[in-house]
Amino acid sequence: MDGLPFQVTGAAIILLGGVYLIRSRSVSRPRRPPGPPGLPLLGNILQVPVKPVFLIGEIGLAKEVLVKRSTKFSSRPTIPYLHYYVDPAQVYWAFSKQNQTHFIGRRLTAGLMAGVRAGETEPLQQFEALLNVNHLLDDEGKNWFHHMDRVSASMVLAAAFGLHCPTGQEPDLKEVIACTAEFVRLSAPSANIINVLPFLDIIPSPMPWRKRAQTHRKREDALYDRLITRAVSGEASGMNTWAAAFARADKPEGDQRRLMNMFTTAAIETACVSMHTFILACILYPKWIPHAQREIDAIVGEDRIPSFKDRSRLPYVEAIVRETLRWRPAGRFGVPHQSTADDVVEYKGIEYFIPKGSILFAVSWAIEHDQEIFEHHDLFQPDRFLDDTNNLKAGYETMCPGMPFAERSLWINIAMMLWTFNIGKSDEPDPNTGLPFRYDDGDSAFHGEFASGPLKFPAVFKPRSAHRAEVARQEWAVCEKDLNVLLPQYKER
Ligand code: HEM
Repeated sequence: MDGLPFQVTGAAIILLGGVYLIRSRSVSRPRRPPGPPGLPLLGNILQVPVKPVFLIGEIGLAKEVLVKRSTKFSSRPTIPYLHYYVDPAQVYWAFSKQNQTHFIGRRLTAGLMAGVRAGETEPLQQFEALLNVNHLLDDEGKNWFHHMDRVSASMVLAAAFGLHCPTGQEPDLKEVIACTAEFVRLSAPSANIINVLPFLDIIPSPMPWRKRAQTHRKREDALYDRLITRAVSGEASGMNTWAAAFARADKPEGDQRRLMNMFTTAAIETACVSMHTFILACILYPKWIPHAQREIDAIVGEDRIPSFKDRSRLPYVEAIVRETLRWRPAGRFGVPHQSTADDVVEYKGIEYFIPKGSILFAVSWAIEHDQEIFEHHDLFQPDRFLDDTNNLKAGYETMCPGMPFAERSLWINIAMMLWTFNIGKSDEPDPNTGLPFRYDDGDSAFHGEFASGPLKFPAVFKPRSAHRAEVARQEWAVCEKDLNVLLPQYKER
C-alpha cells in the first residue's frame, strides 16, 4: 500500500485515536501552548487524536523542549510498520522508543561532532569536493545529479568506514544509496496501511509488505556488517573512522556499531538532497550569484581553488549554506518526538503544560519559513543572513546533531563550484514532453516525506574560464589521495 495520501493518514489517525479528554486535567495547571480554535462547548474535542500533538514552529522553543529536556522528550511515537517490520531491532534510534541505545547514540554523535568541529574531517571533505568539481568538468554537468549523490555519499562513507568511492559506480556505494532510498520509502508514515489501521496487522500469512521489509532488513544488515568489519578489523582499521569510534563504545551487553546504520542513512540522504536544492536555487534565483563569486574571487583569486582556510573570510558562502538549509529544508517536519513524563515548560515568560505521551514535532518548514523572521520567505536570498557590515548574523540553529559535518560538506562544495562554474539552466528538451524543461520550486517538483528534495532536473556547469578549469584539474592531479593521511589515526584523548 505505497503512497497512501497524507490526508487519509491524518484523518484515519484521528478517527482511530478517538477522543482525547482535553479538559480532564485540573484547571489549576499551567495552560497548554496555543492551538487551533475550538468549537463552542466541544472545544477541540473533535480535532484532537488520542495523544495531544504539538507542532513547534520556533527553534528556540524546539531546543528548550526537545534538546535541553531530552531525558523527557526524546522518545518517539510508534510508527507500526517501521517499528515491527522495517527496524525490529530498533537500531534507527531517531525513530525508536527512548532506551539506552538512544542515549548512547546521541552521546556518540556528540563525541564525533566534537572532532568534526575541530577540523578532523576537513581534509577529507576538501579532497572529495575537489574530485566533484573534476567530475563536473569532465561532462559539463550532464550527470550532475549523480555527481552530487556520489560526493555526498562518499564523504560520509570515507569518514564513517574509510571507504572512498571515486566513480559512484562502486558496488558498496550503489548499495548504500539503494538501501537509503528504500529506507526512506519504508519509513514514511504513508508507507503502509498498518500505520493508519494497525488492526490490519493481525492478517496472518507473509503479506507482501512484510516480505518487502524483511528483504530490506536483511540487505541493509549484510551491507553494514561488511562496511563495519572493513572499518573495525579490515582494510580501514588503521583509520580514525566513525564506525571504529562506535565500536570502541561496544559493551558486552550492547553492540553499538549497529547504530551506524541509522547514522549513515541520516547523513547521506539529507546531504544529497541539500546539494540538489542548492543547484535548483542557482537556476531559479540566480541574482545573488555574481555577489558570491565577487566575494570568493576577492579572497581566493584565480590561481587556486577555495579551501577551508578561506572559510572565516567568506561569510557570503556561509550565508548560502544557511539559505540552502532554510529555503527547502531536507526534513520538512523533523522527526516526531514523544514525551515520557508530564512537564511544564516555561518559554518567553509563559508556562505550558505538556502531558506525558504527547507527540511533538519541531516542524522545520514552519521554523525556516516564519514570515516574521524571514521576509520574502519563499525566495532564495542568502543576504538575509548577513548584517550591514557583511558579517554573519548570530543565532541560526537547527535541530540536527550532525550539522557540523553537513555544513562543512555544503560549504566546501558550494565554494568550489561557484569558484569554478557558472551554473545555469539547460536548454535540453524535457524527454517526457519534448518541450523545454520547466523548472519549478513548488511542491510537485519535490519528493519525500521525512526527507524531501527536488526531483531530477537538468543543469549546465560551464567553467568560468579555461584557466580556472585547468587550476582545478592541476590541484586534483597533485592533491593527497591516501585516506590514511586524510583521516589520521585514532589518538586516545
Ligand atoms: C543537510 C543535512 C542535514 C539535515 C537537513 C538534517 C536534518 C535533521 C533533522 C531535521 C533531524 C531531526 C531532528 C529532530 O527533530 O529531532 C535530524 C536528526 C539527525 N541527524 Fe541530521 N541532518 C543533516 C545531516 C546530518 C549528518 C551529516 C549527520 C551525521 C553525520 C546527521 C545525523 C543525524 C542524527 C544522528 C539524527 C538523530 C538525532 C536523534 O534522534 O537523537 N544529520 N537531522
